[in-house]
Amino acid sequence: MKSFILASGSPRRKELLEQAYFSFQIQTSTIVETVEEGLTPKEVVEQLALQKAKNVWSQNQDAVILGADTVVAIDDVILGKPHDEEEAKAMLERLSGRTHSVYTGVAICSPSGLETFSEQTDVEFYPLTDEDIAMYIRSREPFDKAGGYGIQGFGAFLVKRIIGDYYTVVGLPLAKTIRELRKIEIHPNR
Ligand SMILES: Cc1cn([C@H]2C[C@H](O)[C@@H](COP(=O)(O)OP(=O)(O)OP(=O)(O)O)O2)c(=O)[nH]c1=O
Repeated sequence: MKSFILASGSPRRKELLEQAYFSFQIQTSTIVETVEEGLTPKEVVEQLALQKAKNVWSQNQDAVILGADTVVAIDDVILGKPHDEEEAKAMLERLSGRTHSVYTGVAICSPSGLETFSEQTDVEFYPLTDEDIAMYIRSREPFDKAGGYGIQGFGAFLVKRIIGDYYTVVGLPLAKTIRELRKIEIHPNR
């Protein structure tokens, strides 16, 4: 059986692959996340996912490696993870009462080749009061998440509706990922 490695330190991605009954190991990539200027969000997440997968693949060339990257896009601006409270507040204020897009790119390196894809999910936020934002920042939830929120946690209270795969927002488009893995004979363990 081919060994399957998740090239991600994201606890969400680990939980999602476990939820789908895959057996895998984790090896976090050591790349510094940088991309050139002027790329679309789709290009950014696909490039970063590929960099992460290739980095781990260079040490495990017989294995199947999955890397992923998630960003939030609004007003032609790409939002990664906020570095401090001020940045988290600015992100949440920008997202308040409006619809933004979440992009997750996935790259799968395997002995049979390389597959890269991405999915987009649109998320509409309720209008947020200053108290909503202050309370959410106090929860510390924004800090390790693109756009400064987590739909799967307390951040659920921010979200009015979504269009697209919910799991794209959480960090791994599960339906498409399972379908791609199936093509290279990586199957759930049940
Ligand atoms: C929008 C949103 C993002 N996120 C998370 C998913 C990702 O973990 C994170 C975006 O950061 P990424 O850089 O995509 O991933 P990561 O640094 O957590 O892990 P690695 O690079 O090792 O794979 O934001 C949520 O958990 N919920 C959400 O609702």
